[in-house]
Amino acid sequence: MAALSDLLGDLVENVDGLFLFSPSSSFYERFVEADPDVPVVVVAPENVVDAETYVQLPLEFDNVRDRIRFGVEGAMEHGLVEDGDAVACSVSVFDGDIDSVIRVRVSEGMRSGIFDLFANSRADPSVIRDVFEVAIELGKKGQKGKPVGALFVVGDAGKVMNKSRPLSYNPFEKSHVHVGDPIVNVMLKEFSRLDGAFVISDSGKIVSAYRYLEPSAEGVDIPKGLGARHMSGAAITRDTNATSIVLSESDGLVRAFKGGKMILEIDPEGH
Ligand SMILES: Nc1ncnc2c1ncn2[C@@H]1O[C@H](COP(=O)(O)OP(=O)(O)OP(=O)(O)O)[C@@H](O)[C@H]1O
Ligand SMILES: [Mn+2]
Repeated sequence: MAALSDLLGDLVENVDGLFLFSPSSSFYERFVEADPDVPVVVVAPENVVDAETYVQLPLEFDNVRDRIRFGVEGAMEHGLVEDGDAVACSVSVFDGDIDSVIRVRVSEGMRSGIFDLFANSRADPSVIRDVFEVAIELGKKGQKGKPVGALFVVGDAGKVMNKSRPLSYNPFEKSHVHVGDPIVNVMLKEFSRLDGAFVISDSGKIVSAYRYLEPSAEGVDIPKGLGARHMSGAAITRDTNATSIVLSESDGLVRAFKGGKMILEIDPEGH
Protein backbone atom coordinates (compact mmCIF):
# COMPACT_ATOMS: atom_id res chain seq x y z
CA MET A 1 0.00 0.00 0.00
CA ALA A 2 3.03 2.30 -0.21
CA ALA A 3 1.77 3.97 -3.37
CA LEU A 4 -1.51 4.77 -1.71
CA SER A 5 0.11 6.43 1.31
CA ASP A 6 2.41 8.30 -1.07
CA LEU A 7 -0.63 9.67 -2.80
CA LEU A 8 -1.96 11.01 0.47
CA GLY A 9 1.53 12.18 1.40
CA ASP A 10 1.72 14.27 -1.78
CA LEU A 11 -1.63 15.86 -1.03
CA VAL A 12 -0.57 17.11 2.38
CA GLU A 13 3.12 17.81 1.72
CA ASN A 14 4.31 21.29 2.72
CA VAL A 15 0.87 22.69 3.34
CA ASP A 16 0.57 26.08 5.01
CA GLY A 17 -2.70 25.23 6.68
CA LEU A 18 -5.09 22.44 7.48
CA PHE A 19 -8.81 23.20 7.07
CA LEU A 20 -11.14 20.93 9.00
CA PHE A 21 -14.75 21.13 7.80
CA SER A 22 -17.26 20.46 10.58
CA PRO A 23 -14.91 18.22 12.60
CA SER A 24 -16.00 16.36 15.70
CA SER A 25 -14.18 17.37 18.91
CA SER A 26 -12.07 14.22 19.00
CA PHE A 27 -11.08 14.66 15.36
CA TYR A 28 -10.15 18.30 15.97
CA GLU A 29 -8.10 17.43 19.07
CA ARG A 30 -5.98 15.03 17.04
CA PHE A 31 -4.77 17.81 14.78
CA VAL A 32 -4.83 21.04 16.70
CA GLU A 33 -1.52 20.65 18.47
CA ALA A 34 0.02 17.92 16.33
CA ASP A 35 2.16 20.20 14.18
CA PRO A 36 2.70 23.76 15.40
CA ASP A 37 3.89 24.85 11.95
CA VAL A 38 0.61 23.97 10.32
CA PRO A 39 -2.22 26.17 11.55
CA VAL A 40 -5.59 24.48 11.83
CA VAL A 41 -8.68 26.39 10.62
CA VAL A 42 -12.12 25.05 11.46
CA VAL A 43 -14.93 25.77 9.00
CA ALA A 44 -18.37 24.86 10.34
CA PRO A 45 -21.86 26.22 10.99
CA GLU A 46 -21.02 26.45 14.70
CA ASN A 47 -17.74 26.48 16.57
CA VAL A 48 -18.60 23.42 18.64
CA VAL A 49 -14.93 22.46 19.03
CA ASP A 50 -13.95 25.92 20.36
CA ALA A 51 -11.35 26.43 17.67
CA GLU A 52 -9.17 29.52 17.91
CA THR A 53 -9.22 30.05 14.17
CA TYR A 54 -12.69 29.56 12.83
CA VAL A 55 -14.74 30.50 9.76
CA GLN A 56 -18.50 30.29 10.20
CA LEU A 57 -20.49 28.61 7.44
CA PRO A 58 -23.85 30.37 6.94
CA LEU A 59 -25.24 27.35 5.05
CA GLU A 60 -24.11 23.74 4.84
CA PHE A 61 -23.28 24.02 1.11
CA ASP A 62 -23.93 20.50 -0.20
CA ASN A 63 -21.64 21.32 -3.08
CA VAL A 64 -18.11 20.70 -1.77
CA ARG A 65 -16.49 23.27 -4.05
CA ASP A 66 -18.79 25.94 -2.62
CA ARG A 67 -18.01 24.82 0.92
CA ILE A 68 -14.26 24.91 0.32
CA ARG A 69 -14.40 28.21 -1.54
CA PHE A 70 -16.33 29.76 1.32
CA GLY A 71 -13.80 28.48 3.87
CA VAL A 72 -10.76 29.57 1.91
CA GLU A 73 -12.17 32.98 0.97
CA GLY A 74 -13.17 33.52 4.59
CA ALA A 75 -9.70 32.56 5.78
CA MET A 76 -8.15 34.97 3.25
CA GLU A 77 -10.42 37.71 4.52
CA HIS A 78 -9.37 37.00 8.14
CA GLY A 79 -5.69 36.98 7.09
CA LEU A 80 -5.24 33.31 8.02
CA VAL A 81 -3.94 32.34 4.59
CA GLU A 82 -2.64 34.31 1.64
CA ASP A 83 -2.05 34.19 -2.06
CA GLY A 84 0.23 31.28 -2.95
CA ASP A 85 -0.40 29.18 0.17
CA ALA A 86 -1.25 25.52 -0.20
CA VAL A 87 -3.86 24.16 2.17
CA ALA A 88 -5.24 20.72 2.84
CA CYS A 89 -8.99 20.53 3.39
CA SER A 90 -10.49 17.60 5.23
CA VAL A 91 -14.16 17.34 4.29
CA SER A 92 -17.08 15.01 4.02
CA VAL A 93 -18.23 14.68 0.40
CA PHE A 94 -20.88 12.10 1.18
CA ASP A 95 -23.06 12.31 4.26
CA GLY A 96 -21.39 11.53 7.52
CA ASP A 97 -17.78 11.30 8.54
CA ILE A 98 -14.89 13.05 6.93
CA ASP A 99 -13.98 11.03 3.85
CA SER A 100 -11.71 13.23 1.73
CA VAL A 101 -8.59 15.35 1.71
CA ILE A 102 -8.49 18.04 -0.95
CA ARG A 103 -5.42 20.16 -1.68
CA VAL A 104 -6.11 23.74 -2.65
CA ARG A 105 -3.76 26.45 -3.86
CA VAL A 106 -4.91 29.77 -2.47
CA SER A 107 -4.97 32.57 -5.01
CA GLU A 108 -6.68 35.92 -5.37
CA GLY A 109 -7.89 34.68 -8.75
CA MET A 110 -9.93 31.89 -7.20
CA ARG A 111 -12.11 34.34 -5.29
CA SER A 112 -15.69 33.72 -6.38
CA GLY A 113 -17.21 36.24 -4.00
CA ILE A 114 -19.10 33.55 -2.08
CA PHE A 115 -17.75 34.72 1.28
CA ASP A 116 -18.34 38.40 0.50
CA LEU A 117 -21.89 37.59 -0.59
CA PHE A 118 -22.74 36.68 3.00
CA ALA A 119 -20.22 38.66 5.03
CA ASN A 120 -19.83 41.90 3.08
CA SER A 121 -23.18 42.68 1.50
CA ARG A 122 -25.21 45.79 2.29
CA ALA A 123 -27.68 43.66 4.24
CA ASP A 124 -26.77 41.90 7.49
CA PRO A 125 -25.19 38.48 7.00
CA SER A 126 -28.03 36.90 8.99
CA VAL A 127 -30.59 38.50 6.66
CA ILE A 128 -28.84 37.13 3.57
CA ARG A 129 -28.74 33.71 5.21
CA ASP A 130 -32.41 33.82 6.24
CA VAL A 131 -33.50 34.74 2.71
CA PHE A 132 -31.41 31.90 1.30
CA GLU A 133 -33.11 29.54 3.70
CA VAL A 134 -36.58 30.67 2.63
CA ALA A 135 -35.65 30.33 -1.05
CA ILE A 136 -34.14 26.88 -0.52
CA GLU A 137 -37.15 25.68 1.44
CA LEU A 138 -39.51 27.06 -1.19
CA GLY A 139 -37.46 25.28 -3.84
CA LYS A 140 -37.68 22.00 -1.95
CA LYS A 141 -41.40 22.08 -1.29
CA GLY A 142 -42.80 24.33 -4.00
CA GLN A 143 -46.28 25.78 -3.59
CA LYS A 144 -48.72 22.96 -2.84
CA GLY A 145 -46.36 20.56 -4.55
CA LYS A 146 -45.96 22.65 -7.72
CA PRO A 147 -42.63 24.29 -8.58
CA VAL A 148 -42.62 28.00 -7.81
CA GLY A 149 -40.25 30.85 -8.65
CA ALA A 150 -39.34 33.80 -6.45
CA LEU A 151 -37.15 36.88 -6.54
CA PHE A 152 -35.80 38.46 -3.36
CA VAL A 153 -33.90 41.75 -3.56
CA VAL A 154 -32.06 42.27 -0.30
CA GLY A 155 -30.48 45.49 0.96
CA ASP A 156 -30.33 49.09 -0.28
CA ALA A 157 -34.13 49.02 -0.31
CA GLY A 158 -34.67 52.76 -0.84
CA LYS A 159 -32.76 52.70 -4.09
CA VAL A 160 -34.40 49.43 -5.15
CA MET A 161 -37.83 50.99 -4.57
CA ASN A 162 -36.80 53.94 -6.76
CA LYS A 163 -35.88 51.60 -9.59
CA SER A 164 -39.08 49.59 -9.47
CA ARG A 165 -42.85 50.02 -9.53
CA PRO A 166 -45.78 48.18 -7.92
CA LEU A 167 -47.65 45.49 -9.81
CA SER A 168 -50.32 45.25 -7.14
CA TYR A 169 -51.15 46.53 -3.66
CA ASN A 170 -48.30 46.00 -1.22
CA PRO A 171 -49.36 43.56 1.51
CA PHE A 172 -46.40 44.67 3.64
CA GLU A 173 -47.26 48.40 3.40
CA LYS A 174 -48.02 48.98 7.06
CA SER A 175 -46.50 45.93 8.62
CA HIS A 176 -43.18 45.72 10.40
CA VAL A 177 -42.23 42.15 9.78
CA HIS A 178 -38.81 40.67 9.27
CA VAL A 179 -37.37 37.68 7.44
CA GLY A 180 -36.63 34.88 9.81
CA ASP A 181 -39.89 35.29 11.78
CA PRO A 182 -41.72 31.99 11.21
CA ILE A 183 -44.96 33.78 10.26
CA VAL A 184 -43.11 35.83 7.66
CA ASN A 185 -41.73 32.74 6.02
CA VAL A 186 -45.28 31.49 5.60
CA MET A 187 -46.32 34.87 4.13
CA LEU A 188 -43.36 34.97 1.73
CA LYS A 189 -44.23 31.51 0.48
CA GLU A 190 -47.88 32.44 0.04
CA PHE A 191 -47.10 35.65 -1.89
CA SER A 192 -44.47 33.99 -4.06
CA ARG A 193 -47.31 32.59 -6.18
CA LEU A 194 -47.79 36.07 -7.56
CA ASP A 195 -45.64 38.17 -9.85
CA GLY A 196 -42.72 40.41 -9.19
CA ALA A 197 -40.04 40.81 -6.55
CA PHE A 198 -39.83 41.03 -2.79
CA VAL A 199 -37.84 44.01 -1.54
CA ILE A 200 -36.10 43.52 1.81
CA SER A 201 -34.16 46.11 3.82
CA ASP A 202 -30.60 45.84 5.17
CA SER A 203 -31.98 44.77 8.54
CA GLY A 204 -34.42 42.22 7.10
CA LYS A 205 -37.66 44.19 7.12
CA ILE A 206 -39.98 43.20 4.27
CA VAL A 207 -40.50 46.48 2.49
CA SER A 208 -42.67 45.30 -0.38
CA ALA A 209 -43.95 42.41 -2.45
CA TYR A 210 -45.08 42.57 -6.10
CA ARG A 211 -42.41 44.97 -7.32
CA TYR A 212 -41.65 45.12 -10.98
CA LEU A 213 -37.94 45.89 -11.31
CA GLU A 214 -36.81 48.36 -13.93
CA PRO A 215 -33.03 48.49 -13.68
CA SER A 216 -30.76 49.18 -16.61
CA ALA A 217 -29.47 45.84 -17.86
CA GLU A 218 -26.41 47.41 -19.45
CA GLY A 219 -23.19 45.56 -18.68
CA VAL A 220 -24.95 42.71 -16.92
CA ASP A 221 -23.40 39.39 -17.80
CA ILE A 222 -25.32 36.34 -16.64
CA PRO A 223 -25.44 32.79 -18.01
CA LYS A 224 -27.40 32.46 -21.25
CA GLY A 225 -30.80 30.86 -21.03
CA LEU A 226 -31.95 32.61 -17.87
CA GLY A 227 -35.07 34.70 -18.37
CA ALA A 228 -36.48 38.03 -17.24
CA ARG A 229 -36.70 37.18 -13.53
CA HIS A 230 -32.99 36.44 -13.40
CA MET A 231 -31.99 39.28 -15.70
CA SER A 232 -33.88 41.89 -13.70
CA GLY A 233 -32.65 40.35 -10.41
CA ALA A 234 -29.06 40.50 -11.62
CA ALA A 235 -29.33 43.97 -13.14
CA ILE A 236 -30.74 45.58 -9.99
CA THR A 237 -27.56 44.52 -8.17
CA ARG A 238 -25.49 46.53 -10.61
CA ASP A 239 -27.69 49.57 -10.39
CA THR A 240 -27.84 49.45 -6.57
CA ASN A 241 -25.91 47.84 -3.70
CA ALA A 242 -28.54 45.15 -3.27
CA THR A 243 -28.04 41.40 -3.46
CA SER A 244 -30.60 39.27 -5.31
CA ILE A 245 -31.57 35.74 -4.43
CA VAL A 246 -33.61 34.07 -7.14
CA LEU A 247 -35.46 30.76 -7.15
CA SER A 248 -36.14 29.53 -10.66
CA GLU A 249 -39.52 28.03 -11.35
CA SER A 250 -38.18 26.26 -14.43
CA ASP A 251 -35.02 24.56 -13.15
CA GLY A 252 -35.58 24.73 -9.39
CA LEU A 253 -32.15 26.24 -8.63
CA VAL A 254 -31.44 29.12 -6.26
CA ARG A 255 -29.00 31.67 -7.60
CA ALA A 256 -27.45 34.73 -5.98
CA PHE A 257 -26.37 37.86 -7.80
CA LYS A 258 -24.24 40.76 -6.65
CA GLY A 259 -22.62 43.59 -8.60
CA GLY A 260 -24.49 42.38 -11.69
CA LYS A 261 -22.79 38.96 -11.55
CA MET A 262 -23.93 35.50 -10.58
CA ILE A 263 -21.98 34.52 -7.48
CA LEU A 264 -23.55 31.26 -6.39
CA GLU A 265 -25.89 28.57 -7.66
CA ILE A 266 -27.43 26.08 -5.23
CA ASP A 267 -29.62 23.06 -5.80
CA PRO A 268 -32.19 22.98 -2.98
CA GLU A 269 -32.42 19.20 -3.38
CA GLY A 270 -28.70 18.96 -2.75
CA HIS A 271 -27.83 17.22 -6.02
N1 LIG B 1 -38.51 42.95 -14.24
C1 LIG B 1 -39.10 42.10 -13.39
N2 LIG B 1 -39.30 42.45 -12.10
C2 LIG B 1 -39.89 41.59 -11.23
N3 LIG B 1 -40.31 40.38 -11.56
C3 LIG B 1 -40.12 39.95 -12.83
C4 LIG B 1 -39.52 40.78 -13.81
N4 LIG B 1 -39.46 40.10 -14.97
C5 LIG B 1 -40.01 38.88 -14.73
N5 LIG B 1 -40.40 38.80 -13.43
C6 LIG B 1 -41.07 37.67 -12.78
O1 LIG B 1 -40.50 36.47 -13.22
C7 LIG B 1 -41.52 35.60 -13.67
C8 LIG B 1 -40.94 34.63 -14.66
O2 LIG B 1 -40.41 35.31 -15.78
P1 LIG B 1 -39.40 34.57 -16.77
O3 LIG B 1 -39.91 33.20 -17.07
O4 LIG B 1 -39.07 35.45 -17.93
O5 LIG B 1 -38.10 34.51 -15.83
P2 LIG B 1 -37.01 33.37 -15.72
O6 LIG B 1 -35.74 34.09 -15.44
O7 LIG B 1 -37.08 32.44 -16.89
O8 LIG B 1 -37.45 32.62 -14.38
P3 LIG B 1 -37.93 31.10 -14.18
O9 LIG B 1 -36.68 30.27 -14.28
O10 LIG B 1 -38.54 31.11 -12.82
O11 LIG B 1 -38.93 30.82 -15.28
C9 LIG B 1 -42.57 36.51 -14.18
O12 LIG B 1 -43.83 35.88 -14.18
C10 LIG B 1 -42.53 37.64 -13.17
O13 LIG B 1 -43.25 37.29 -11.99
MN1 LIG C 1 -38.89 31.32 -17.44
